Amino acid sequence: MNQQKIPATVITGFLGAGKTTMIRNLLTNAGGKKIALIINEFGDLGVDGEVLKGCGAENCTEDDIIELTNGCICCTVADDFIPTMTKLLEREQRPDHIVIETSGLALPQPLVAAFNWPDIRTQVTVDGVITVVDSAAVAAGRFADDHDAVDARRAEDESLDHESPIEELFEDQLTCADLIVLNKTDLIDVAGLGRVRDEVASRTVRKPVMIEAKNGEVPAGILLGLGIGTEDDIANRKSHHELEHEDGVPHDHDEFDSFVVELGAVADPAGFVEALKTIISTHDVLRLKGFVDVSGKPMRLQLQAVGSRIDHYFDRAWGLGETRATRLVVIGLHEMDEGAVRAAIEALA
Ligand SMILES: Nc1nc2c(ncn2[C@@H]2O[C@H](COP(=O)(O)OP(=O)(O)OP(=O)(O)O)[C@@H](O)[C@H]2O)c(=O)[nH]1
Repeated sequence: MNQQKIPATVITGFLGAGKTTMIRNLLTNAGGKKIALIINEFGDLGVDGEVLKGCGAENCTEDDIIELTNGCICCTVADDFIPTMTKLLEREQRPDHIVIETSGLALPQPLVAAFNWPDIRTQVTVDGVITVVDSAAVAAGRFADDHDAVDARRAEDESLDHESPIEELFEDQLTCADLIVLNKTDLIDVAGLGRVRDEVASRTVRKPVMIEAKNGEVPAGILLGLGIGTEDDIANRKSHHELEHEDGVPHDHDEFDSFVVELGAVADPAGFVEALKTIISTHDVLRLKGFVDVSGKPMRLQLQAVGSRIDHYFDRAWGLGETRATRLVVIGLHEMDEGAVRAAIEALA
């Protein structure tokens, strides 16, 4: 078989950075390229898949969108990712390009390393790793730990050598990047953006190209066709975990938790959103997203919260025979009080 390798673009970035928004935009301006999309999400509610299937792009139909839902892709490479790729490559009509959206909590390194597996390596190559950054969150210091506090904790307990899990993950995703998209530029001013650039640059030694974007609007010609072959350079992009556990201790996501809250119809969506903002900031919820059944409305309300910033809009009509319900996935650090968050949200319906 003498086929050209299919390029695969890995799109990573922390929870809510704008990966799905950027991919949605990409699908609508990818020209005639037939794209297969592999989507991985943290939490048991396929919101990203729903959003992307809903965009109706002809070059990427519902059949071409594959959801990997058994946990973060970096931990399920052998069981989930490799079999999915193998099946995709056996299709009669192979895609021109594969786009993979990792969960916001995934380390891209194990995924890129999987492209060196014998069955995959001969058929696919990593075109490039693109890391999407929420510039507003960086400007607000969400990825900067309080270093004085960490130093104080370390002085008390020498075995503590970790930065915060969020900060580590942020750096690991930057370390693996071939291209960094500083997204959400509409939410900060020019001086703030300059500081974000400096902060991002200071957290990766490899210094990949950075571009700025609003709503993930980046031409397909920039995102696709980088031609890097990242799998050959994976040794230069080690994650904190790999550097600390060269002996192969498995990486996990114990620091983070997610759960789904299901409730009935909501009568006052504006009041619901305001109340959610309070719950999110009281309990340090990192990400909340899902769909809301608004009483008396034929349309479904999509709700997307990143920190306490909430976007919401009616995305489509409820289908005939579809069970109307409000379902929200909540993601936070392990310390988040699930019982209290659940009770507070359930009390709103
Ligand atoms: N103001 C603003 N909002 C944005 C921008 N890009 C994305 N968003 C919003 O940010 C929220 C999260 O965007 P997503 O594209 O779902 O982020 P994601 O990285 O796919 O999120 P996860 O998959 O949950 O990690 C949504 O409400 C988007 O509409 C931007 O450039 N500016």
